[in-house]
Order: sequence, then C-alpha cells, then structure tokens
Amino acid sequence: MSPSPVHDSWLRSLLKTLSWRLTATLTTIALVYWITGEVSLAVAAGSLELFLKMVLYLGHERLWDRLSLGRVTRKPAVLWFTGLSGAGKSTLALAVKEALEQQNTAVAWLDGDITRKFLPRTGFSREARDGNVLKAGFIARTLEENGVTVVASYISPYRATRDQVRTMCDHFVEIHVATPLEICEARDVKGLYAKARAGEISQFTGIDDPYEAPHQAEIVIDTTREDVPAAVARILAYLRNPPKAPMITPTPVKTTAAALLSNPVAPGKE
Ligand SMILES: Nc1ncnc2c1ncn2[C@@H]1O[C@H](COP(=O)(O)OS(=O)(=O)O)[C@@H](OP(=O)(O)O)[C@H]1O
Ligand SMILES: Nc1ncnc2c1ncn2[C@@H]1O[C@H](COP(=O)(O)OP(=O)(O)O)[C@@H](O)[C@H]1O
Repeated sequence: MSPSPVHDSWLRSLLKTLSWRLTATLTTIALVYWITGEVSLAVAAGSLELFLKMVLYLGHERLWDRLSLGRVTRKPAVLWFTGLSGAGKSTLALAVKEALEQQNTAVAWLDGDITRKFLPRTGFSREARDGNVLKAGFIARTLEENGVTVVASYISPYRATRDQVRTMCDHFVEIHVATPLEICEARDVKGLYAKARAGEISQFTGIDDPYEAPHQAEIVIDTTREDVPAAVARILAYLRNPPKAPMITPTPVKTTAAALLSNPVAPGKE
C-alpha cells in the first residue's frame, strides 16, 4: 500500500486532543455527579481522567495517522480535453478542476493558451503543435506521478500525438469535447475563426489545418446537447467508477525529459 500524501500535523492532533478531552471530561463530571450527587467525587474522577485519557488519546491519534487502512485516496489521473478552438475545453476543464478541489483532490490545470506563453517554440505547424502537446503531456505525467490529478485543455489535433501522451501517463482519460465546427465558429470566443476565414491567420484548426477526432475517447461531450454541470457530473462519475476493462490498453512508454529534449521542434519549423 503506497503511503498516503495526506497527514495531520502534531499541532492539529494536539488541538483535537484538547477539544475532545474537554468535551469528554465535562461529560464524565456531569455523569458522576448525576449518579453519586457528590461534587468532589465528580471533579476527582474528571481530573484523573483528564490527564490519563489525554495522553492515551494523543498516542492513539498519532498511531492512526500512520495507518493508511481505510483512508480513501483517489488515484491521480490525467484528464485530457481535446477538441476544436471554442469547443468548450477550457470551460469544462476549469469546472472539473473546481469540482475536484471541492472533494479535496490535489488537481492542476494545464491549458494551451497559458502554457504557450512560457513553453518554447510553440507555433502552429504540425511539428510545433506536436512539441507543444508532448511537453504539456510530460508536465502532466510528472504531476500525475507526484499524486496530482491533471486537467489539461489542448486542441491537440493529431491522434498519434495524443496517443503518445496516453502512453506516458498511468491513468489517461481522453475527453473529446466534440462540439461541431459550425457551433465553435458561431461562438468565435476570441474572434479567431473570423480572422482565419479572412485569411489573416493560417493553419487554423478546422479551417485550414486538420483535427483528427479520437476513435476511442473515454468520454465524448457534445456541448450543444450537454450543459457544463451535466458534463462535469458525468466526468466525476467516470472517475469514481471507471470501467473495469480499460477501453484502450496502452503499452507504457516512460518518455524521459532527456528524450523530449533530444527531439525538440526544429527552430524555424513553427
Ligand atoms: N492557428 C491556430 N490554430 C489553433 N489555435 C490557434 C491558432 N492560432 C492561435 N490559436 C490559439 O491557440 C490556442 C490553441 O493552443 P493549443 O496549445 O491548445 O494548441 S495545440 O494543442 O498545440 O494544437 C487556441 O485556444 P483555444 O481556443 O482555447 O483552443 C487559440 O486561441
Ligand atoms: N455545455 C458547454 N460546455 C462548455 N462550454 C460551453 C457550453 N455551452 C456553451 N459554452 C461556451 O462555449 C465557449 C467555449 O469556450 P472555451 O471554453 O474557451 O473553449 P476552448 O477552450 O475549447 O477554446 C464558452 O464561451 C462557453 O461559455
């Protein structure tokens, strides 16, 4: 059994000991007085018990803190949201992150719009996107290895690259945000579809760059049919109760940082 990452500090145990002892001792004093009608006996019993049981309780509490028996810990996962620009990846990823935090799950959100600002060589050529997605995948799997569940929202348009990230992670859940192109274009959250149609930006996914939909995503969400709370509930239900046999059995490939660094996106290919 792996050690639990959640532990109580000594101070917390001590405060719990004091608060419990106060409650329990006052109860004892009241009971002894009720049974015997003698104040001095009630106070004597309470005082003896106060010190003896405080020591016993603290020892007992620290012992239980060392045991993982019966502790419910969620296995970390990488929830990979893929889909067209404007499909709803970021909206859903953030909502899932917040829902998991409510359940005291350690969770991190990786989003293309954010990580592109600090990851090197993140253009929109095929090679640059592959590099971008693999780097994000590497960060995701490193977080996962350290007990953090990851919600990642990347267009990640190429099937083979997503499958490569799958092999890097222990528990990869591919979530296809399958909003149709015409809806994404009508939303045009950032005005990028209009620019792409006007020829002001090129290599835009769904317009003049391909999006390869997953063949076997664990979860498919069409945001025209399912609102955010319903989709979040379905994702959480999947995590609570994943299918016994995984739909896809990847061959684990532990891509190392060194391997990623030795295969960078060639400068000028962005
Ligand atoms: N040419 C082109 N194609 C697609 N997207 C473009 C492009 N230029 C800029 N953007 C903006 O970049 C965001 C996509 O970044 P990603 O890191 O998710 O892309 S990828 O996975 O590497 O393909 C994407 O964000 P989302 O709309 O949140 O998906 C766009 O805002
Ligand atoms: N059911 C839904 N799920 C997610 N987003 C939705 C849904 N219905 C409407 N939207 C809207 O669609 C837009 C999706 O934008 P965003 O999450 O930034 O997409 P992406 O990250 O895929 O580019 C947001 O304005 C969001 O409010």
